[in-house]
Amino acid sequence: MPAYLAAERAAAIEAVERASRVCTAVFQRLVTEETLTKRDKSPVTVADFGAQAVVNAILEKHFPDDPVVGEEDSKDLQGEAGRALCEKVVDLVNAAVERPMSTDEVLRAIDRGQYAGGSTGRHWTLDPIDGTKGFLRGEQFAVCLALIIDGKVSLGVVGCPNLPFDMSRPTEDRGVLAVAVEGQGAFQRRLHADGDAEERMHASSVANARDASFCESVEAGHSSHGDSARIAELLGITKQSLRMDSQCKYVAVARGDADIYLRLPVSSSYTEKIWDHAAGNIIIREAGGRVSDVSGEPLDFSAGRTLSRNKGVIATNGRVFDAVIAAVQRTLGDKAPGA
Ligand SMILES: Nc1ncnc2c1ncn2[C@@H]1O[C@H](COP(=O)(O)O)[C@@H](O)[C@H]1OP(=O)(O)O
Ligand SMILES: [Mg+2]
Ligand SMILES: [Mg+2]
Ligand SMILES: [Mg+2]
Repeated sequence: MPAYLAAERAAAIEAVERASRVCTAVFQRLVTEETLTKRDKSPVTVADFGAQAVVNAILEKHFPDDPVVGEEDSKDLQGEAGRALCEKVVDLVNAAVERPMSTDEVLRAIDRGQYAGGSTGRHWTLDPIDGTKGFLRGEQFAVCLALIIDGKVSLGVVGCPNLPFDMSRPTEDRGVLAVAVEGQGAFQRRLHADGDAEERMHASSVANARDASFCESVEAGHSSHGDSARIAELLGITKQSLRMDSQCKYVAVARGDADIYLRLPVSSSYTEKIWDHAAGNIIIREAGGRVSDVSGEPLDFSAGRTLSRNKGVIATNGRVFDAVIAAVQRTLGDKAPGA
């Protein structure tokens, strides 16, 4: 008998690999010195839409009844104003899929991501490019896809085209795909590898928070760096943080490159989105780690498109979880929310 969710796992890997190729192709063709100095974000926009269309088309082929909660919608590609961008996206998608897709089919594929989410049945959640700033810098970004069943994340795949397979050799062998299914463990494989070779991932065995290290956002606007410095002080952490963009941070903690990923609220109004955390969540849990919000409560993926019942995210190797939550509570408790 095939393993639980074997067909979903294979389709999700195929979808994330194809979307990762789309992103890498866009980076090579469209990101230039000029776009960077002008802070031109159009290349990442093309890649975002292209990757969402490719993943949704593959999901529809394999699981036509499954709805999708995707980050993007086709609004900006519609009408005269969107025509030039739309043409670029359609060309890009057609270079990546087996059967040619018309403009309408591409737009419809993107808009298969409009589902509202919720607590019953199956739905996928997709972040076609997570870490747009990392993508534009040629650093870390990820294509993230997860399957949620009755409000629980059951499968997650994170494609990391620029992540080294082994952090001790940071300049070689880049391109990792991390995958986890409920109850089956977390694995990494080489993105675009010929075979199906996979290596099991384990979160670190660091038991004393003093010996731990953080993995944090590059962008201070996505997680409060000031609060994390205070938390490090309380825990006696002296090791330098590993800084990177995107859900690659979850993969880094899942395989022991770092021990703690903090995403501390920067404002009381920002609500985290399910596609930013679903795949990483199961990968951490299946690697032996533990994830919660800043109160120590599990993330609730059944509330719709956002994590509206949670504030912030703390991912740890498991062993240091209680100490980290205590330090987070002390730090955030000392000030007004979002201050
Ligand atoms: N104000 C914000 N607070 C937290 N996360 C944000 C905010 N704005 C965007 N994001 C999302 O944070 C993630 C990247 O943050 P980081 O790389 O620091 O972890 C992305 O998912 C990004 O969306 P996007 O998917 O559009 O890149
Ligand atoms: Mg994102
Ligand atoms: Mg995104
Ligand atoms: Mg975005």
